[in-house]
Amino acid sequence: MASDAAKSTESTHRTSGEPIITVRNASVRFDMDKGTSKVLNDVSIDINRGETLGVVGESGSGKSMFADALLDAVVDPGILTGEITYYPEDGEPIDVLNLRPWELRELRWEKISMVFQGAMSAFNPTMSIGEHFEETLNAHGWDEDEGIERARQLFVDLHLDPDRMLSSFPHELSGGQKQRALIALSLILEPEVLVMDEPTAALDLLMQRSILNLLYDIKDKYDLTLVFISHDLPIVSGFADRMAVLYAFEFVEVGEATEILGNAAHPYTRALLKSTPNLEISLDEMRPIEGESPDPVSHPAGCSYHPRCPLSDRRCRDEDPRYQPVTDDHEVRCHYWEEADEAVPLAFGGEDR
Ligand SMILES: Nc1ncnc2c1ncn2[C@@H]1O[C@H](COP(=O)(O)OP(=O)(O)OP(=O)(O)O)[C@@H](O)[C@H]1O
Repeated sequence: MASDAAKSTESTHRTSGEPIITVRNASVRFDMDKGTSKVLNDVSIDINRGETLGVVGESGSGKSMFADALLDAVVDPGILTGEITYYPEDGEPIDVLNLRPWELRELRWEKISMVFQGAMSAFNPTMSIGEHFEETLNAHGWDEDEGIERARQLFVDLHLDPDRMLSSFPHELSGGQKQRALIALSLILEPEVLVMDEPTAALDLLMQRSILNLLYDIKDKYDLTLVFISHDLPIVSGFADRMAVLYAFEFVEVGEATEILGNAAHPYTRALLKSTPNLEISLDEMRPIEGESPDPVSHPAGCSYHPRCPLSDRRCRDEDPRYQPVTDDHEVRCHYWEEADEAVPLAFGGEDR
């Protein structure tokens, strides 16, 4: 649609960094009997080499679709359109959505690796952890001995005992150990980008934090760019460089993590900060976001957040807001973002902290 294309070209969230992946006008739709379900709506963003990008939003906002899109891994019958370009450290840019099947398979493990949502149960219960590593190395034609040495080092870096891990079966490991084993497996073919879709959601808060801290520690050693997908804004913003907030399948706010945590400009982002349980906010201060997120088959006209927004008026109902700069590296799609701090005050973080 011409109007969609015009809208998304308003901003690609460029920053001063060097992009490793660029996403332009990425959309995912499912053609269903009740109509077309648009579950990623014309999303554009640059992901910079070496950064940690956090992508956050409520359940069903399109986070997994965004992660899948980066690897052209949207499941059938989903239709992914747009342009996704990967810029290897050495070599020509790669047009991700136009690769042959074998090129895509190589890209997925050796360039951009992904820990999928719910992947902890993806370990084959009849195979030891070591056999999972061997299988992956062999499938990609990598030297097994060298690969297992690399796995051992990864285990050490992730605070795990290599001998025990390699010989264990999945059921012998705790959730946190399994999760770290999965991260090690996803790094075994030396990818440049690691995409993690809710990798710690099944773990308790303290375990989530300790795994995030470990990832933070190994990121530089392995020259990684991290894309971290989560519903938990406070936990991600504590460790990401930049955050992109998804609402109703579109980015509504993108900016440096400190800005998003301390100076959130979108009423939705602010509501999300108040609604997520975390260690700094008491249960009394938590407020669920009222109302429902939009049905992907019938997006509301105007701003997609207007039915739930305390600031909305006729303009919000009629006119889809454009991106507006809050600072050089912080953009928001809201007509009334300058009033958001009063309309949705934060009891923690931000200006009140
Ligand atoms: N196979 C499918 N067919 C049709 N719609 C789908 C399909 N898979 C997902 N969707 C829809 O796409 C939308 C976005 O889903 P997605 O999994 O990206 O959300 P999410 O933000 O990752 O949510 P969660 O945090 O619950 O995983 C949802 O409305 C979902 O119902």
